[in-house]
Amino acid sequence: MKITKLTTYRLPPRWMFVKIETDEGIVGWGEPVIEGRARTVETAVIEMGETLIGQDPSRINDIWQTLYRSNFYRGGPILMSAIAGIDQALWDIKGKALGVPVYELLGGLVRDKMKTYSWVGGDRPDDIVEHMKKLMAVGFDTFKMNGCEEMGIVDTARAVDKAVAKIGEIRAKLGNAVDFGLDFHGRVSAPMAPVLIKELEPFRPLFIEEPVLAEQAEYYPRLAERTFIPIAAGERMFSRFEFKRVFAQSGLSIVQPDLSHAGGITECVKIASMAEAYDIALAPHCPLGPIALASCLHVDFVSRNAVLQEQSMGIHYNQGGEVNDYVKNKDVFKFDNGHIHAMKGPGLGVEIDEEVVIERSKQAPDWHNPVWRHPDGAVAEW
Ligand SMILES: O=C(O)[C@H](O)[C@@H](O)[C@@H](O)[C@H](O)CO
Ligand SMILES: [Mg+2]
Repeated sequence: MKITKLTTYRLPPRWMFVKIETDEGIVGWGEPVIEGRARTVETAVIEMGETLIGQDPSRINDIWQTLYRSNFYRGGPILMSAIAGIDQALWDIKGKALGVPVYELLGGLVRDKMKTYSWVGGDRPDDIVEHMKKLMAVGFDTFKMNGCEEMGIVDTARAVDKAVAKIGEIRAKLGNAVDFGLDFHGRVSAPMAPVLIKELEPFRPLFIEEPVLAEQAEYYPRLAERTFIPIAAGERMFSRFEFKRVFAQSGLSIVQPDLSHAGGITECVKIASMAEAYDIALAPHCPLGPIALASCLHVDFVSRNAVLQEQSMGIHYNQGGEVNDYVKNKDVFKFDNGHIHAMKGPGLGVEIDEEVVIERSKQAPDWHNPVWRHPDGAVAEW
């Protein structure tokens, strides 16, 4: 079998798909994107794609290693997201060619269903309890929300109390019927993280995500020493070579690689295994579309340390497009009390509706995250 063509589609709400065609008519789909930099990743996919024409798509490992190592410079969000989407599509092709789900090619299921969580509250945490109640009614009991709005490098007791009050309201109204992760989203600096975390201890969040920016990962062990709340991170780390340092320094309880940013299935299944050696839980990051979610689930289904899966249905980012919009077999992500059962179809198990993809790609968005500023005008972490 030989690769004959790669085609990229930028799609609402802020996603991108890549379609890889072969001379035997088998097609694979991937989801290479950096939210807010779709056109940049698209250029990387097109450049990499030129080197793949005529290659054997079954040689996933060699293609991955060559795309990673053959251009001297490597790693980072753009190149690793481009490799991720191509990698996902190659696994899709291999599974379809052999007539089995990708997880069968990775050693088979360690579980029958995977627990997921839903986002609540939006960019500026609000209406959280009402949003949780609606999702509890359809079987969810685990959620994630932003832990705060803009936070100064050193901020006031008022700013801390405002953030904590939102969280206190959850426990006051819903008790321990729910669990929730708090995403600091990189908004909180190293000086402020312990201050805010200390005030959140009584409300027992399930985890605190990106308590500081990934580039400040050396603070994870120090923060872990000072709190009983598990620390989670990973969406802004892009290869085993970044994760190895964070695992070795300790401090991380939950690792959240993004299947569309950290080199795809080939790389993330290795990251999951490295994490297991350190007794770190796996909770893949996924605020994206159906191919990204399916790719996460295939890694979840073969990783015993997988505990939670992010999925973006109803997330505040999905304006103008939803996970199932581009999927023919819409029951593939059917929730069973917040769990998703192992996909049965070959490859990634998601049947992409190419007609809808082509049609919606005509209104390709140019999504960028908002640029926040502090009251004094200085740019704030969003
Ligand atoms: O945990 C999450 O889902 C992420 O922090 C998410 O909010 C960001 O990755 C966002 O997609 C960036 O544009
Ligand atoms: Mg996050």
